[in-house]
Amino acid sequence: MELIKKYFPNLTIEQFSKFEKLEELYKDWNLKINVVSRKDIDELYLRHVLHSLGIAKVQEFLPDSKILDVGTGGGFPGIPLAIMFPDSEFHLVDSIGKKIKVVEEVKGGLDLQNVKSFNERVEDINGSYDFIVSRAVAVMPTFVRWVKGKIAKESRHERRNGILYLKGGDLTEELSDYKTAQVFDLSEYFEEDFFDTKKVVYLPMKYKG
Ligand SMILES: C[S@@+](CC[C@H](N)C(=O)[O-])C[C@H]1O[C@@H](n2cnc3c(N)ncnc32)[C@H](O)[C@@H]1O
Repeated sequence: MELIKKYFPNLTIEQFSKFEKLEELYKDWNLKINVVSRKDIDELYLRHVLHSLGIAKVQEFLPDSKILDVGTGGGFPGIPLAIMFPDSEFHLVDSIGKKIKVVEEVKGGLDLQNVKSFNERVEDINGSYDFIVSRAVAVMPTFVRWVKGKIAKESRHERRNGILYLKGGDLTEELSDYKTAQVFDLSEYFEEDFFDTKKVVYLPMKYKG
């Protein structure tokens, strides 16, 4: 929790209390359904919460924007981002029902009214989103094929919309076909060693205007 305060000192009391409660909820749920590995649950704030919030350092979501988290698993990066941006609407999708059950429980426990969850494959989701966020789900070509029809045709975010993907390691080959991709090193925002190789890939998508 200190980590969240360190990098996001200006949150409201309500946001801090939601981030605080989140640990308790995930620890409880992890005893019933293993959504986060044992090692990771001890480092929940570093490996899951702060990592998810790396996207918030790269892109601020404006009020009324719509964000889709693809393959959210237990709710990452969608849940931390929904706490961070309470005026944006987050749709969290995963094809595994028990993961969505955990997301629903955490959503209820934190009273996150800006979150909706869907137990579906992303290919079956119809919707139009300002940004698609994700972590650890598919290689870029597959991912782009799944989501490219779901990006809003008009941008609310100063000509920015598209994919924001948390990735790690050397992305040169994976991104070689995506000339417009921008890679942001999370080590520029967070000093912990965990972030040394972590990145946010922003892939802009076409929009009008
Ligand atoms: C490695 S987990 C990552 C979970 C979460 N994003 C995280 O970083 O903690 C990948 C998740 O993607 C989901 N997934 C894979 N393909 C999917 C698809 N086509 N539609 C929806 N969910 C999918 C899986 O069910 C799994 O929960």
